[in-house]
Amino acid sequence: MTDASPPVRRLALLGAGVMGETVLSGLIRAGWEPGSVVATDRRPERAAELEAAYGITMTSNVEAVRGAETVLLVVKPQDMSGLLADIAPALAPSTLVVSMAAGVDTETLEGGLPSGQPVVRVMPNTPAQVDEGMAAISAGSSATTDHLDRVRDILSATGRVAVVPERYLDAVTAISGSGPAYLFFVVEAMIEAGVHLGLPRDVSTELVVQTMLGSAKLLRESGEHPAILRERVTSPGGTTAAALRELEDHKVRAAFLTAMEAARDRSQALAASARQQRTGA
Ligand SMILES: NC(=O)C1=CN([C@@H]2O[C@H](COP(=O)(O)OP(=O)(O)OC[C@H]3O[C@@H](n4cnc5c(N)ncnc54)[C@H](OP(=O)(O)O)[C@@H]3O)[C@@H](O)[C@H]2O)C=CC1
Ligand SMILES: O=C(O)[C@@H]1CCC=N1
Repeated sequence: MTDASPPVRRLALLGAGVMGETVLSGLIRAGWEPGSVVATDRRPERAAELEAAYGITMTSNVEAVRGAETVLLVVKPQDMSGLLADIAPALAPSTLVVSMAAGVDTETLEGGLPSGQPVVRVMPNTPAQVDEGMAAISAGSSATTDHLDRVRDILSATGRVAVVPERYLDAVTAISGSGPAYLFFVVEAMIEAGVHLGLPRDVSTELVVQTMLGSAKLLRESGEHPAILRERVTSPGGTTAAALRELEDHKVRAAFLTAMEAARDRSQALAASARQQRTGA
């Protein structure tokens, strides 16, 4: 007798854009069989590109979630309610639904899914592309510690994972979710400054990128407070003190605070509009 039931797909990844491909490529690097992952995207040319790059099957959202142990939602917050409506009827009750969307809270996700569906919300970041990601995860009302462990296993292939209360996730989004963009912005500004000071662009780029990498490594490996490490660079009456004074005069520290408040507020606004989309209010 042949077994006509479909093979168990361990993971269905819906929305294979920047963050979706980041997770997908990490799983393949970590040794996941391409046959254990299916993915979807709206654009056929994008689907063909990912099929060729990773040897996975690209399919429709409804097909992808059938038989999946875990469904990973990696679409923009604005696309979430439509996606939930599409997949809800095809989900098995035991399937774990994991969302990476900024702002969309577990209550809203659960509201768009069958009652009792386990849900975990994640805020990842793009350094997962080089296995140095930072992700924070929070359980929805029906998710167990086993579900959290499963998500931790998936994400720890590409970096660190912290379990946090969901009320922290808007702040997490502002700090580590969006964080790589602020650091790239600083790097960009320093490279331009080097060019302004007369350095060839390639030399300036190498100096800045290695300084960023070395400083991050020093912070991690020394375990010292950043203020201590900064003081060690700052000779009395020297060059660093002259530069830091300009940064303080230009209120760069205060600008970081207001920038991250703005990111937190935006995450909360996305949450409100996702709630509104769901309830139609
Ligand atoms: N980029 C980042 O650094 C981070 C992103 N996130 C979160 O990840 C999510 C995705 O972001 P990101 O990858 O940057 O965005 P992208 O736009 O790059 O990726 C989203 C992908 O999903 C596709 N898509 C949209 N709707 C559907 C659907 N119904 N079915 C299948 N595919 C669909 C989009 O197609 P199309 O191009 O046609 O719209 C697009 O390819 C967001 O919710 C974001 O908040 C979280 C942390 C960090
Ligand atoms: O900018 C955004 O909305 C997403 C969430 C965190 C990083 N990128």
